[in-house]
Amino acid sequence: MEFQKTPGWMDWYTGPSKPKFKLPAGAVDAHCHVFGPGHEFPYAPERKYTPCDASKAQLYALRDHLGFARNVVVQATCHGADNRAMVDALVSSGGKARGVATVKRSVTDEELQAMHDAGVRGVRFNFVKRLVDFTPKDELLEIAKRVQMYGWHVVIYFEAVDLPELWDFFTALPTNIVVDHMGRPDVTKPVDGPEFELFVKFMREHKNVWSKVTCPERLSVSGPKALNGEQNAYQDVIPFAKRIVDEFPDRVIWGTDWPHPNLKDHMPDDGLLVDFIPHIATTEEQQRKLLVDNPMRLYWPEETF
Ligand SMILES: O=C(O)/C=C(\C=C(/O)C(=O)O)C(=O)O
Repeated sequence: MEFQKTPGWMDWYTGPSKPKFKLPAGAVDAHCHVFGPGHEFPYAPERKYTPCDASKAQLYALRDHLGFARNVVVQATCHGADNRAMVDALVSSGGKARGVATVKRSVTDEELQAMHDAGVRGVRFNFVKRLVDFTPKDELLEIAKRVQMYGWHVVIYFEAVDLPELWDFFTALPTNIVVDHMGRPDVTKPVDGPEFELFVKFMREHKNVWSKVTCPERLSVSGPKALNGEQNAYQDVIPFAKRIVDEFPDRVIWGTDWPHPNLKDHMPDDGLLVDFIPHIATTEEQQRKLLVDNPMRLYWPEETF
């Protein structure tokens, strides 16, 4: 079955540079996806976009090129609740990949157990309206209570403006919570302004809340260009991500977000994204926690002590 990419789709960057920043041994790319390939793993009928294919082999080649040791493969919305492509990537990784699935309340205990056996360790609740249709909160809470039995956590993806309305639901979740991309702050607003202060309050008051300090390429208005040494790539995102790393060094993780769905104005060189890390995690200890200790505790707890 042939799938036509969404008009204007930007394919992932084919010639990533070697990062200048040397990742610590055992580093985990804790947020990435696989897309299809569509002829083997068809895209979901309910999807809001149709991507290019982006295979497990290409993901793992990028892992090795950048210097990561492991991946956390997050179910992409273009596959809906059909987790086969993501699970196939986990099973093919030789134990080097864990996953985050999307499930409906109709998922059976046998299906959850099979996903757990394959390496799934979380479910994703997506509230970004351009990506998914609404799911009733009672269904999501029921799913969270069921997956708690497997020790899984809940990954949440939302827009910062929606946090006030979602606050009560999020703070009632019984599991660990991992926030995608810091809850997508508007980086044109002050880092100590009311919008981001609410997100910091969310993490400060709820010790079960973690954040991915990821996707400067999605959040930045200043863009990818470092202007004659006076400005770093994605300069305007640095204060937000650095604040979260500085205040919550034990509850942050990082990922490439390869193959970068739905970007409109540029496609980042993944090697340069890795070089962004030392600007937000400025000490070796912060870098080790962000890239190794924290993702290992969350996704490979049996290997940590
Ligand atoms: O890849 C991301 O984390 C961000 C996006 C897409 C998805 O997460 C997805 O489709 O599952 C987005 O902002 O479009």
